[in-house]
Parts: sequence; structure tokens; C-alpha cells
Amino acid sequence: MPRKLAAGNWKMNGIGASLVEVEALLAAWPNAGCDILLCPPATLLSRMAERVSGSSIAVGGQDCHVAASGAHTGDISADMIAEAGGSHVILGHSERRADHGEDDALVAAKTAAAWGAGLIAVVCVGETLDEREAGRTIDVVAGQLAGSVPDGATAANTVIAYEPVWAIGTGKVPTLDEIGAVHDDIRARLSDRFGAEGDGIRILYGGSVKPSNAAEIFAVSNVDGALVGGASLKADDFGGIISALQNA
Ligand SMILES: O=C(CO)COP(=O)(O)O
Repeated sequence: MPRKLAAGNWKMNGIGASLVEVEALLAAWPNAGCDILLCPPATLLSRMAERVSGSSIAVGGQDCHVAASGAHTGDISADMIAEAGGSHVILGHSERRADHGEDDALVAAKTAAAWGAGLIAVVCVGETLDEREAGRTIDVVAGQLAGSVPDGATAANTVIAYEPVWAIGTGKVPTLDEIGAVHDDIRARLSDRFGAEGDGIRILYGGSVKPSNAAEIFAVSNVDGALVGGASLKADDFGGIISALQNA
């Protein structure tokens, strides 16, 4: 059974003053019974990494370029995230896929770049509302999984996040059966492709996770934690989710 992971994606939120939330998390969870990851905007990465240094809270980026360096205005590389103190990077988030036209092949290349820099890739997959209503959820997610995760994924270098696009920031959440069906399918495909390593790759659920719904979501089979957006910005809310996870 892999150790559970509570991951926070701050998206384009947070300034220096927001680090007070990290202080509060450190104070509340010096020894949480699950892994904790915070992915702030790049501007906060090194400052946050300094704050959590020596604690059990890990820090990660929200995206990386495929190249290690070069003429790519506005981008940052996996090596830069690692040098700033990050250990993880979120890749293929639906907001990157939608806003920046990222496709599976690019996400796979970024995943390989992340591994090359020694980072753990948190690879996101998830269907749109149209795709769900057309009964295509499993096909879409399976296609993204196959295309976005290169050969060589292990329990140590990869985390999968299932995030239905229509559940992100909307307060809407799939039923527990719907979450379970997708997570079970992802697990089967990971195990098929990567053997024992695939059994251990953590599969997070993301999309409107809150303290009030976290416990029931964490009880679903093959849910190994959460990738949390809005509710990760406040230590109290994120703490409620951490608490539910370590009791799961
Ligand atoms: O996109 C998400 C995390 O990556 C989920 O966002 P919310 O938790 O705000 O719905």
C-alpha cells in the first residue's frame, strides 16, 4: 500500500505573505501520517523550499520545459525546479492542456525531463464534461495515461492525478462510484504496463476536494491521496484534508 499523498496546487495564487500558511502547516503537521506536497507559483518556490527544509513537507513546481536551459522566454526547466529546492513537478494539468495547448506527447516529454532532473512527476489526466456525458471518460483518461506517461515510470518517480476537468474549481464532484471506476481502471492499466511498480504508483483524485468531502473520497478504492487547488491555499482547509487522509 503506497504512502498517501496530500498535494496542494496553488496555481497562480500566492505572494510572499502567503508563506504564513506554510508556517501554520508546519506548526500543525510536524509529523503527518501522510506525505504533504505544496506546489506554489515559481516565484515562491525557493522561499517555500527554504521554509520547509528539514520538515516532512515537500515542494514542487507546476510545470517545466522539456529543455534544461535555453531561449524559452517565460519557461523554467526541471533542473531549475530541483535547484530551487523542489522535488516534484505537476505536469499536464488540464489548465496547461487548455490554456497552453499541451498534448500528451509534450506532457510525456516533460515527464522524461522531470525524471532526468531527479524530480517526481505528478502527471494529470481527466475528462471534460462533454466527454463524460458522451460516455467516453475511461477511453479519454486511458488515452491520456498511455500518451503522457513514458516508459520507465516507477512508484518512486511518478504520481498520477485524476482530475475531471468539470470538477475543478466548480464544487462539483463525481459520485464515489464514478471516482472508483476511474481509479480502478487507472490502477489496472498502470499494473499492466509497469508491473509491480505500477501497483505502487500513487493515484490522486483532484477536483473540488474540501475538508467536508475528503474522508469519503479517501475511502474509495485506489485513491491514494488528493491534488487540491483552492482548499490548499489556507492551512486550516488543507489541514482538514491532511487529517482526513491520515485517518483513511
Ligand atoms: O485543479 C485542481 C488541482 O490541481 C483542483 O482544483 P480545486 O481543488 O480548486 O477544484
